[in-house]
Amino acid sequence: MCTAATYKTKDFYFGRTLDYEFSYGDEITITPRNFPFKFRHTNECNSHFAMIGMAHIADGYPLYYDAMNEKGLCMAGLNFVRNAVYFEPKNGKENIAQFEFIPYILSHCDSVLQARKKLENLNITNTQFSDKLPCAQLHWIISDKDESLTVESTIDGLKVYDNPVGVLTNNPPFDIQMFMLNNYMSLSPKQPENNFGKSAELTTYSRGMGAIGLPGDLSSASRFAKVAFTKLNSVSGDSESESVSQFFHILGSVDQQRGCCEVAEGKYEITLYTSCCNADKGIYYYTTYNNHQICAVDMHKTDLDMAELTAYTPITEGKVLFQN
Ligand SMILES: C[C@H](CCC(=O)NCCS(=O)(=O)O)[C@H]1CC[C@H]2[C@@H]3CC[C@@H]4C[C@H](O)CC[C@]4(C)[C@H]3C[C@H](O)[C@]12C
Repeated sequence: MCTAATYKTKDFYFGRTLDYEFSYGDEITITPRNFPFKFRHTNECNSHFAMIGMAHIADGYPLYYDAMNEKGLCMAGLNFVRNAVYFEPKNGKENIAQFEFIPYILSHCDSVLQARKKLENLNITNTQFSDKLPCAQLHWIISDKDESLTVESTIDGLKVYDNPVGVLTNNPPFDIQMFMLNNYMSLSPKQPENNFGKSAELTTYSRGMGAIGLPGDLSSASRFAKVAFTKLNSVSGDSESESVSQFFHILGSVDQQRGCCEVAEGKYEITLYTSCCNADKGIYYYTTYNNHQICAVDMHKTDLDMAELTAYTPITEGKVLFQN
């Protein structure tokens, strides 16, 4: 499972958890403006917006899981198993292979508005990156400081939804996730009133009772409701450290601990990493399962006019800061 969320204070923040039982080997990867993108079915692009994000680099190509560009446009791919359908290239369409979708949108678009235009004529194709890497079944969230979209390629074609809550998890399809939020409309960060029935004398015996009924399990639908509630009610200072700290708490609300989600005999899905992009400053923050220290890579500290990728191996070991 995975969860993505947005958050706005003075700056705009975007990130995701990546939950899985193994890592593909990923690196924080900066693609500078002159890295040649040779798209499989459409014109190559040798000069474009620079981007930074988590990617598996294969044959020198950045296979991004989540990234932002220098204009503050952000995007993440999350599993959408059994619902994602990609097509053969179609005449008259802009044909983009599934693994090219993030690089293509972030290369060309400076906002969700521009991405929306590109999506009007786009066809996500089932072209594999290689024999070894078959298509992942994904759906995507595309966000900037003003709005978010969800993009789903299904048997019915490409669907583009406004995403007013700025969160995404996995199945079911996005419109159903949004509908199910109706079930939680009476939840509140405030203590509840007794609306139960006339003769029942009920009291609030604990703090935090306004959100009783908010699910806490790890299913995708439950994480959607949990993270949406957490994000929509989030309060923090607007400094960089307070905002980043709060952002990791929002995604921390749907963190997966080893042991709680068994996917095969003795195999557990865990939150391999959590990311937080400051989309205004071009800083990619992250933590990993065993490293709770927030680490960061700043895209503007590299030369963005180069043609070669820069990649940083995630720091996966945490240190305890002894005070005595
Ligand atoms: C496994 C991850 C989703 C985690 C998740 O959601 N787990 C819950 C399972 S479930 O929802 O409960 O069933 C996804 C998210 C992004 C993916 C990469 C995208 C680029 C590239 C695309 C190529 O085509 C194939 C290789 C490739 C490197 C992909 C590998 C893998 O697929 C990645 C990491």
